[in-house]
Amino acid sequence: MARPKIALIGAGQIGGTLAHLAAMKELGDVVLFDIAEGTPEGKALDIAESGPSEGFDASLKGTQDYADIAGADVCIVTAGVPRKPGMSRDDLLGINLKVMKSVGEGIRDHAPNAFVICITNPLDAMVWALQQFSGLPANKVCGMAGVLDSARFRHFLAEEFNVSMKDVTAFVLGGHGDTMVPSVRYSTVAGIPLPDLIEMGWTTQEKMDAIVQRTRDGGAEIVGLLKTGSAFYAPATSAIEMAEAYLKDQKRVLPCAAYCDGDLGVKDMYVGVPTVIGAGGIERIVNITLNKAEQEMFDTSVKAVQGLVEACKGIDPSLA
Ligand SMILES: NC(=O)C1=CN([C@@H]2O[C@H](COP(=O)(O)OP(=O)(O)OC[C@H]3O[C@@H](n4cnc5c(N)ncnc54)[C@H](O)[C@@H]3O)[C@@H](O)[C@H]2O)C=CC1
Ligand SMILES: O=C([O-])CC(=O)C(=O)O
Repeated sequence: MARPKIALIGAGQIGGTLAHLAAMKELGDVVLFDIAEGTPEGKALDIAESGPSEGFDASLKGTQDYADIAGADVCIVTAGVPRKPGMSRDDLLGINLKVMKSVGEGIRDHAPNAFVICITNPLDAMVWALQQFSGLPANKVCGMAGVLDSARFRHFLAEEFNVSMKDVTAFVLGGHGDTMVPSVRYSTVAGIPLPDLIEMGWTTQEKMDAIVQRTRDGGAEIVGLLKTGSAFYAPATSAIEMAEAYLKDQKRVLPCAAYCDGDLGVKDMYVGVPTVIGAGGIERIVNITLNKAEQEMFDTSVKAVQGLVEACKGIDPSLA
């Protein structure tokens, strides 16, 4: 059987890391697309030349031609611009919206059967626009953010409790912005909810509040340290987890930006919710119930995403 085909639209920091991970995990053959001449070709060749030492079988190709993504099983989109210190993700909206138009049309024309994972920021509005521009079914277009934000939350919790991060589960819901909602109640250490661990004296409410805030600021913390761009190792790893769930029909329960049609009370928009990812794409949204305080935070986050979607419609009337 032929190997799956993975198209990476954008061959920058995340795109290159995605290509390396996909090859090392032998998820399939990789096509790296970018408008910057030489960048995708150079990264594809460099990674291919790591194959003999690493021992993976995967072909890698760099291109500026959308025809080369034809028949892709998965497309992961990182094309666009990252933020620099002092900027918010929302400041990228105007420039990255134009990129989503050309990428959406490229996928529509050459890889209409792909499972599409958008990473470009501001994430929830960009995945919405990408779905509109591509016209692909909503269950085949989703956004990566919740897996990354939850991984950050899990990392901070594992450090605080001095336990293996393998035993820490966490969910971050809502939009991938300052208003995201790390859910303390639905996060656990080996099944024990975090509020119980506070009661047991493993940590304090103050420390938990600080971890929640650090999770919300997780992207900005890295932007502040790197100064030239944003995080790329953990974002790429998170998207690969989602791609693998689709390619191997794993039915993973992962938080991601999915199209909600009444789910968690959200109508006709993309926002971060728990989903099941398998061979059918986004096969299901897990309609968890939120308590009053969680619902208020979630509503605030949804409203922020709604504002960005309205801004997209204002910039590009074809979206209205
Ligand atoms: N959703 C999330 O959790 C995260 C999102 N991001 C976002 O991911 C995006 C990519 O980040 P990086 O890879 O670090 O940026 P980067 O600048 O290293 O790479 C972006 C690439 O996109 C290419 N590009 C620009 N316009 C294009 C077009 N029209 N068609 C094809 N390629 C085009 C550029 O030439 C560049 O190589 C940014 O918008 C960033 O904010 C970053 C981290 C996490
Ligand atoms: O913060 C940024 O600009 C990049 C991003 O979305 C993240 O790392 O969470």
